[in-house]
Amino acid sequence: MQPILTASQIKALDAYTIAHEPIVSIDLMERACRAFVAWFTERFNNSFTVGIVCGTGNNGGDGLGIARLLKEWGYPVRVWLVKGGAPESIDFKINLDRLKHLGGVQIDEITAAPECSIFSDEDILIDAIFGTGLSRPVEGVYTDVIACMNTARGTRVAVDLPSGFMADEPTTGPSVEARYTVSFQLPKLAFFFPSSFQYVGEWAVVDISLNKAFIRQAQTSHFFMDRNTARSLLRRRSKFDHKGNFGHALLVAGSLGKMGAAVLSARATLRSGVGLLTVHTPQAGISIVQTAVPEAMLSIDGHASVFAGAVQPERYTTIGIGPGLGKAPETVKAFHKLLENFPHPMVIDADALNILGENRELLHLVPKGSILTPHPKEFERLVGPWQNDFERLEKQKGLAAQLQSVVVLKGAFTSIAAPDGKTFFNPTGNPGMATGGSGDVLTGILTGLLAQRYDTLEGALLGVYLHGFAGDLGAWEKGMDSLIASDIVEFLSGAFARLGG
Ligand SMILES: NC(=O)C1=CN([C@@H]2O[C@H](COP(=O)(O)OP(=O)(O)OC[C@H]3O[C@@H](n4cnc5c(N)ncnc54)[C@H](OP(=O)(O)O)[C@@H]3O)[C@@H](O)[C@H]2O)[C@@H](O)CC1
Ligand SMILES: Nc1ncnc2c1ncn2[C@@H]1O[C@H](COP(=O)(O)OP(=O)(O)O)[C@@H](O)[C@H]1O
Ligand SMILES: [K+]
Repeated sequence: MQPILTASQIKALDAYTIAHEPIVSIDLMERACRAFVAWFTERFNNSFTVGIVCGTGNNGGDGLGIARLLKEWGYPVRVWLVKGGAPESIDFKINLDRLKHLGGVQIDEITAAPECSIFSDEDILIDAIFGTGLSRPVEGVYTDVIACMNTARGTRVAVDLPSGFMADEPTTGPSVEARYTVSFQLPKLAFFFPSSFQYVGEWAVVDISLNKAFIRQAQTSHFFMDRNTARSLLRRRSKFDHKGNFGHALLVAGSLGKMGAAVLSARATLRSGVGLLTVHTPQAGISIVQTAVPEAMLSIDGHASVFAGAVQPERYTTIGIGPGLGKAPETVKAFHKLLENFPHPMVIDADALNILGENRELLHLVPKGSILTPHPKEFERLVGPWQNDFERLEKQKGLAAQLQSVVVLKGAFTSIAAPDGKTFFNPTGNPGMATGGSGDVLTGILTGLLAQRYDTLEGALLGVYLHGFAGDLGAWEKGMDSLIASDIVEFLSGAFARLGG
């Protein structure tokens, strides 16, 4: 699990590394430059012309070091120094001297709005104007240069952060819009937000050996989930285990015309190791569920087409509710009754969330330790609109605290907020999963894990990871475009097997 630190914590981390390794700061900068160049040379060969646009702080110092190293690798390199009032750092000056000493690289200064055609010969534009030192929106000549970079034909690659982009607060001013961002040591919080993609593009983190002990003990509530953590959460079965050890889950899902949602969830619950599964279905779903999921038992509703009746909650370890449920008045009443009668953690998704959004007086009935799995629209119905993704994150933490439950906000980098405010971003999954029914599969997985009495947070972290991993395995085999939700179920076995093996 990787902690996500703020820009000021990273500054302190740099300083701590310099003092305790010990290493002089120009050598640490050289390590950063080499890590960037290792990433760069793997992707772009030296037939590409490379323009490097540098500021005058340490980010600019990185840019100058990168220019020298790429020149040594035989790339045609050109450098622009943007001088708009930011102070010149010592390491910037050292790297400028080293570049001049190497020779053969044209270095031009920009002190006023340039003609944007200056960048037109460059296949690649490396952005090294500002990094984590940015403290306010850019102005003046910086704005002019950034505008030119954003309209240039070359592929933009940002060093550490796109210039103008804020790592820990909403970006309100102009920013470089990078195709790639190569960031040092740790991902920055804003990388995980949908609104940042326009600036950050695809991002990679390169290791520059900053002090690991400092990173481990840093105070943060944000973490990037990883495979080792998921692996450590997965429980192994033991020789004498029997189905009674793995819980009995109830799925309340599906309505006339949406029984497929129940089938997808049910299959995913079974593929996630549950001992027994019962599906509560309206009469319209009886033969569908019995045929499509023979391993599941049925609890049959008196209503022909929707969830309207009572279930016997005492029989079940957990309940997953929502996929394909609809919001009929009978369903609202039946859900209300279920919430009053079921004391254990539940998985609440889709229309069950929409019902909560429209009947907020029911929210206090959500059993503590439950998992809610909204996509952004469902989340907005629960908590109202937000101004920016930082506010969205705060609202997510707020809902988790209010309900003493885990809130899983779905999307790329699905975030998982715990009641204590800790929030985890998930690395697995791909845009091929943006297809109807993917979320129903997640509900099934989480229901299967809670039935096995996984701790709520651990189950949520593991389930979201496995869901995305299965989607990734499916996409590798079938391609993102043709991936469907059933494929995610199919590849769940591979995800479990690889993680457990
Ligand atoms: N040893 C290390 O520390 C390592 C650091 N590394 C690299 O250093 C980068 C951080 O460098 P940095 O701290 O020098 O800041 P940087 O982003 O270059 O900005 C320069 C100065 O601009 C100023 N400024 C801020 N906002 C402004 C604005 N809107 N308009 C105008 N000026 C503005 C602000 O000064 P201020 O005006 O606030 O006094 C700031 O100091 C980091 O991202 C990584 O690339 C790596 O090499 C690894 C080792
Ligand atoms: N671009 C993406 N990258 C990674 N995962 C994605 C992406 N788009 C969708 N997903 C995942 O697919 C699932 C979609 O869920 P949801 O929107 O509820 O779908 P549905 O309601 O059709 O079942 C979520 O788990 C989400 O994280
Ligand atoms: K930059």
